[in-house]
Amino acid sequence: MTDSKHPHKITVLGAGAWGTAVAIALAARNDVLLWGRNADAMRATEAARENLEYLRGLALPPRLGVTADFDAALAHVTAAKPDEQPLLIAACPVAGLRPLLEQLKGRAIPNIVWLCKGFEHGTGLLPHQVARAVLGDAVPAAALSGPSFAQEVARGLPCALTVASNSEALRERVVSAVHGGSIRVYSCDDLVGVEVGGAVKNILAIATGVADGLGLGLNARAALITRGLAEITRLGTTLGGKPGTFMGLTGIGDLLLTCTGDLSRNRRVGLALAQGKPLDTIVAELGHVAEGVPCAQAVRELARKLGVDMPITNAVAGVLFDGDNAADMVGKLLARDPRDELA
Ligand SMILES: NC(=O)c1ccc[n+]([C@@H]2O[C@H](COP(=O)([O-])OP(=O)(O)OC[C@H]3O[C@@H](n4cnc5c(N)ncnc54)[C@H](O)[C@@H]3O)[C@@H](O)[C@H]2O)c1
Ligand SMILES: O=P(O)(O)OC[C@H](O)CO
Repeated sequence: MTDSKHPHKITVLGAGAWGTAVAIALAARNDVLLWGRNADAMRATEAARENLEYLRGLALPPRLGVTADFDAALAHVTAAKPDEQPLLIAACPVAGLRPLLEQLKGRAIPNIVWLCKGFEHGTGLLPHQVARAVLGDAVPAAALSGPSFAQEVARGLPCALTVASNSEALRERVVSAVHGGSIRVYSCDDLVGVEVGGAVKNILAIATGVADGLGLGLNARAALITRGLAEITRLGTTLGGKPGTFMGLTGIGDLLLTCTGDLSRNRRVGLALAQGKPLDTIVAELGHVAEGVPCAQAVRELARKLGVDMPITNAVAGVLFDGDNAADMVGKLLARDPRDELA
């Protein structure tokens, strides 16, 4: 059993908005080291005690360590005693997960928990499948997901997350490290369901951003969210996820947040597409990852291969990659043949 009364030794690998926010939140009760790959940026973060590039205006707590030294970051957890309950967290985008895990291969890591949401571009793999491909089954592994904007978590506002893992011991350890204060953590063993919900909601947030940006109204937004949930559920259950997972925090919970919250980078991509901005410009101006963009491509290909009907995803991918007009997107969705709602 893990012991939530004692601090955990935690390393967070990746110092973007989410890695920094999670490190800030966990440092309230744990011994946390935040690693970023850009040495200049980490020096600036240390000097300002604030992540000026990705999470401006939110001070790092005095106890949070910051480094660009990968070996030191790993030693923080690999040299920990068992009662220090070490936890290694990967806070990079999906595209960075494989390269990051390759760096960990062969090292005596205690476990690995990733925070990224998406399917890997090119392979169509979910993060747990990428982790298994690189590290094998010997390292206890988990996904931590759910409705959570970095800015709110870093400010200590309330939030509920879900940890998914096949390892009960790791689920308990993540709960004991993260649950408490303003963060509530649920657990489950449905890695597929949790990861599919977290991935596909980003594509649907782009869709609702387009609809809202075009002024199509609240009815259209509710329809997109609801039919988007149907797409998540169809793909997720085909891949082996449990239907109930899509009704939980990492399904409808994160879908609602990301489709309606203006802090969402994916929703902002949709709003900008509605203004007619080119994708390259939107991505460059955002300055953060918008996972829904590469994910739309990966999910469109996967759904086609599996024979899963995902019209909203296809429409978003058409606007992003095929030059389809954003203004026509919802009209084309409405013009499709009627169908049974539960089919
Ligand atoms: N920001 C949020 O509110 C939030 C909340 C929950 C989940 N997430 C997810 O967390 C992941 C990261 O998002 P973010 O908000 O931190 O993005 P971000 O754009 O703010 O930062 C990305 C960070 O990842 C780093 N990075 C990229 N490739 C890397 C690699 N190979 N190794 C190490 N670091 C690498 C970048 O240098 C940068 O520091 C995404 O999958 C996102 O969907 C984000
Ligand atoms: O800003 P987004 O669109 O990447 O969403 C952030 C989180 O995934 C919301 O849970």
